[in-house]
Amino acid sequence: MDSNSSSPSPNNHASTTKINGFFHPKLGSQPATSSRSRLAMASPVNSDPKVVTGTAGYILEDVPHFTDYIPNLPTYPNPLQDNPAYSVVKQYFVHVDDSVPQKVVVHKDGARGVHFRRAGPRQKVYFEADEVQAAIVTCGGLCPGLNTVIRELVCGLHHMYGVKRVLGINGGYRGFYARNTITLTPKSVNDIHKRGGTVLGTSRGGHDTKKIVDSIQDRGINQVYIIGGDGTQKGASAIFEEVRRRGLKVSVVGIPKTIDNDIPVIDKSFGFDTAVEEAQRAINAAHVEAESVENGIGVVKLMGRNSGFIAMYATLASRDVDCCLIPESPFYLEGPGGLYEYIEKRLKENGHMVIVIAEGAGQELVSESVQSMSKQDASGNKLFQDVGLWISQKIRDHFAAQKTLPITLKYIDPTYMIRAIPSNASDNVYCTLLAQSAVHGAMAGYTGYTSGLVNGRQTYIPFYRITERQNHVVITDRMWARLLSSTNQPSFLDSKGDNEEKKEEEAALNQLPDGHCSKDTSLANKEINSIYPTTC
Ligand SMILES: Nc1ncnc2c1ncn2[C@@H]1O[C@H](COP(=O)(O)OP(=O)(O)OP(=O)(O)O)[C@@H](O)[C@H]1O
Ligand SMILES: O=P(O)(O)OC[C@H]1O[C@](O)(CO)[C@@H](O)[C@@H]1O
Ligand SMILES: [Mg+2]
Repeated sequence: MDSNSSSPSPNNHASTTKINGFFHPKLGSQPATSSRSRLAMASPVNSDPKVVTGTAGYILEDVPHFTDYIPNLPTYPNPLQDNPAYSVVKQYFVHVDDSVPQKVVVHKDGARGVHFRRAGPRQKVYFEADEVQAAIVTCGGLCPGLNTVIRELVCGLHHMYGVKRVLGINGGYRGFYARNTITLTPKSVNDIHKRGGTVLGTSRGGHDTKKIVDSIQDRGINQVYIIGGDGTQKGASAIFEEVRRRGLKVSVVGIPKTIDNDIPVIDKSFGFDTAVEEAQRAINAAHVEAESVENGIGVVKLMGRNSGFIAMYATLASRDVDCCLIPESPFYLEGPGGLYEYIEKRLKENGHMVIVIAEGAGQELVSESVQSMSKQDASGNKLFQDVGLWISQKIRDHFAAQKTLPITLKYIDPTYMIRAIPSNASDNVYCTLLAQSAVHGAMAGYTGYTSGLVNGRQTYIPFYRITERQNHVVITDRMWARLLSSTNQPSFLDSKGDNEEKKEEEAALNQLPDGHCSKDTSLANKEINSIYPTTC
């Protein structure tokens, strides 16, 4: 159909829209400056957000496309149109104007608000199968589902688009320039989704944008799939900026990975459900131990550096938890409304109790009593003290000193066991959709985006929306209220309810119209995101 013909930008919109950003293609190609420049085709353009507005307050926060900075690129018919599995699907190709609203709860007269480009296959693609050299890298901590995403990227590229050349980058970002690559084929990845971890290996630190992009050019890579958390997505964004600065026809695609669920905008991250499910086993063990002795206390530490989602959802799912402590909700031990008082009350009422604590909770208390290490990991993330051990010891010491209530406390730390398992069935399906969407976008010439689920739909989200902040549990939101009402724990706001963060969140919430979901991420409300539409 369009083979080898020059195509218009796929981002043309109805005449009611206007482009506000400065993302206009610059015509005229740039002369090659070195052997590396064989992929270089155009002048760099600046990287302002690409925002399209329409009627009734419609805003599209669009993602970059090759045609923004490389003119006269040939396009090709999407090979999926001849694929017997897909050709029967009505409307299989996504319409150029399809977008997904960020906010699904609206007022009848309200503005249509922010939208993201809908993910999926396009009628035209910007790569021929033989031309593609794809690369996949995993960075940051482990998370259930990493191998499933790798598998589905390889299989999606191969089976949907006939792409045969896929490289695995070994050991995270530094693997681009310091390690050997791994050849990935549908056969070699066939069974990997049944295993935890990542077959590619991972690492923290080692992000050197220039060396990475040099390596991308040297290896002739033109699609890079980068799987990782908030730090990784920042790294992906830096790679994309450099790729664009050099004018390369290279798709840079992020796939959000975080067991902590701390990546904003998306409904939830893959592996999260698996983690919550696996956490039940630890909570159950803690409960069995606690109820088997007089005044038994089970303490379970779960992951969550700055965001307590795993702890919150594991608590809500279990119903055996009497107290859930997360980083977003400061707590205190002594005095009225404090933790010791609540423990005593629960033990007197019920004879046993279970406490779930996220690893990032109460760090300010820990560093008050233990000399702070204030060390960082290779990526610059602060290393925490073991709050689970600390709180267990504090509770033991308190009740030993009191002498009136002899307790037996068991501390369980299942954190790495939870992170290292393979993903469950629903996460496997989620990983498959994320990976396939990522591939469709790259083949269609989109770049500089994260593939993510928004309100149950696959979308392409510009990097800046993913990296601008972290997703946190909002303790003034309904979900945390549900948790408080299910555990009956104190809110810990009584005597120390003056914390600034809470005030800011409340102020932001007050700006929302009644009945609006706090998933709104407009600038004013950007800190009041929660993860499921059902939280509203
Ligand atoms: N601001 C940044 N710019 C460029 N690269 C970064 C940035 N922050 C982190 N990185 C790189 O991204 C990779 C992963 O970062 P990090 O260790 O913070 O994990 P993460 O992706 O946030 O995942 P996790 O959820 O496990 O913490 C590292 O190689 C790190 O060097
Ligand atoms: O010990 P590591 O591998 O650096 O990772 C620990 C951190 O990684 C995370 O699991 C996020 O990936 C955090 O919850 C945790 O603090
Ligand atoms: Mg991180």
